[in-house]
Amino acid sequence: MTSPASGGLAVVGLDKRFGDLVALRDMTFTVQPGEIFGFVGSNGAGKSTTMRIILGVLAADAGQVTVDGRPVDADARRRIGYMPEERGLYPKMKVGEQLIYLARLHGLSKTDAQERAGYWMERLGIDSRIDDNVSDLSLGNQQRVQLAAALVFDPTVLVLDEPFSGLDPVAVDVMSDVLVEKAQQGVPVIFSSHQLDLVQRLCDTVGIIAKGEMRALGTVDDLRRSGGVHLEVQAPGAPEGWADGLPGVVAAEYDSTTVLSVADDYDDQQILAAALAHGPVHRFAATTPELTELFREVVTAS
Ligand SMILES: Nc1ncnc2c1ncn2[C@@H]1O[C@H](COP(=O)(O)OP(=O)(O)OP(=O)(O)O)[C@@H](O)[C@H]1O
Repeated sequence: MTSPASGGLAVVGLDKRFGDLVALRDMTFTVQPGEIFGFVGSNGAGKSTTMRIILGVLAADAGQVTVDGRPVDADARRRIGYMPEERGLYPKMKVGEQLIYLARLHGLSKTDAQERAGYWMERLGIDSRIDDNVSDLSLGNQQRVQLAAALVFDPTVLVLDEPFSGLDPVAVDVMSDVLVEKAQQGVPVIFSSHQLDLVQRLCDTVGIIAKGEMRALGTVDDLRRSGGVHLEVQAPGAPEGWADGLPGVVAAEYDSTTVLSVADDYDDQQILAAALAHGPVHRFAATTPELTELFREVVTAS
């Protein structure tokens, strides 16, 4: 495992049981400062449990969490911006008051708390709701307030449990921009999501977990490359089986487009020539699997 650089978050060897259920087994990963880490896995895989342990809401049976190389104590925890899955706002408190209150709880002066709350409400498009009770907001707007609550004290680490669920496309863009901006400021950002297109687009590193264990971990590019290269060939005149036995062709699926799984040393020109021998070729492209495909493979293999 790579050690986190100064300010990074490290999750090392977490085990957690609920009675007979093993919720986490040796959960280990690091999130460097400035890195966005996407945490993905099926329902019940253990994402929220890991995040709750990072925040100290739950205690692990074994393992530890460090920020900046030091085990997370109450003080370090106060500097982590957290968006819990069950959300954690006071429904009958006004949006503005609530954000200022939370900022004050995290040690900001009254003036700074007002300034930061104002900044984030405006940035997240909820400034017109400043005097509304949280419970009177739509779920998506409540989520924006929840993000503001995680950001209002300028956290040094961000841990967000499914921040994108239920957001409209504009809110998804706002949320994405904010996460990228916080990462650019050097904050390690971890979020869980079932929206793998978003994870693929936003994250530097991804961890795919299943049944409480890390099954694949790496950069989006590395993970996609590990799924092998596919060659998509559209050659309407080529008969089924036309690519069988060609050097470098590991597997072939024949449909309106032929999809070839190829080895690293495949010879694209030889494959192209074989297709052209049967007539015109309208498409010839090497692709790496989408994160979604990889996710299915990893999760169904377990
Ligand atoms: N307090 C608890 N008591 C008993 N079992 C629990 C508790 N919290 C979580 N679990 C179990 O631990 C496992 C992991 O749950 P967790 O909520 O971490 O999954 P998740 O990956 O966040 O899932 P989802 O994508 O559905 O939110 C599940 O089997 C869940 O039922």
